[in-house]
Amino acid sequence: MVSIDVWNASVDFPIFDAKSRSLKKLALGKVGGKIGSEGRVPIIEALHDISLSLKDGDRVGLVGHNGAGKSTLLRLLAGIYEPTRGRSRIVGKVAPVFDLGVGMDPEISGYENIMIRGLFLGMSRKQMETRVDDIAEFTELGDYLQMPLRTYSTGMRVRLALGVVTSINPEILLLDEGIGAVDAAFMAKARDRLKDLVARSGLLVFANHSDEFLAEFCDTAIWMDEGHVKMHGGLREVLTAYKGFDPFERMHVHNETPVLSGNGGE
Ligand SMILES: Nc1ncnc2c1ncn2[C@@H]1O[C@H](COP(=O)(O)OP(=O)(O)OP(=O)(O)O)[C@@H](O)[C@H]1O
Repeated sequence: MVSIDVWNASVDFPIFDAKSRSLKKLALGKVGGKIGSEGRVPIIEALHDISLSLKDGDRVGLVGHNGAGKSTLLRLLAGIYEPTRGRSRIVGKVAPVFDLGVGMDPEISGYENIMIRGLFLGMSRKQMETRVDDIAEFTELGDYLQMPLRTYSTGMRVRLALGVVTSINPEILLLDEGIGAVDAAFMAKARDRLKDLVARSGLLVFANHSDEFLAEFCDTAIWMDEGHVKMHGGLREVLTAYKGFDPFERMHVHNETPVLSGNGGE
């Protein structure tokens, strides 16, 4: 059974090369975690006193303004960051999908990158060997798969990365924004694969600014604000409190998939 528990966890970043004059200006801004400067080294409190208990089957959207702590929380949940104070316990294999390009090598071929990226996401070589043909077909990259990755356009790289990401079997799937940033035509094709991926994941936490994406993949949400969990509850309830209106009222349902009728996201 997979689970993530976090008890009163904080994550601080000491900034050794900060300039004190510019820090004063920054402290007046609305964006980002709190900057403390009582000691000699300024400290950014990216997460403050977080307590969470997530379990198998949870589908959690992560919302909040820029710098609110979403990415830092995902890294804490992945075990990439240890809490500075407090405790965390992660049970299960984590697939952190924070940056589609991470783990890709520009000098090796598309095929080789499929293998490397799969291993990076916790798959075995054998598992990847059985998936490589399916991934290749999905990407529609044809002979390019034998060429070094540096010859690919940005969109071609995204196709390759999405092909691999959507082929894995994650126990705990942590997705950061980037995944929504592919061109619309390819996204339409990737959508079903993404849905299957989420369906076979044990636990999902998905940071995204698009209501449409959140409604499609999540049923609960966490609203981060200045490094705190401001609200944790049902998706609709949290989005309504965060946005100041109910975004679900503007959605209509297509094939059981809620779709935003206006512009998606913020
Ligand atoms: N490696 C780091 N070193 C220092 N400060 C950091 C680091 N990573 C994040 N922070 C700080 O932690 C706070 C939270 O940042 P985080 O990236 O988690 O926010 P976010 O909610 O993901 O923002 P966005 O929506 O803009 O991606 C910010 O104040 C940021 O400046």
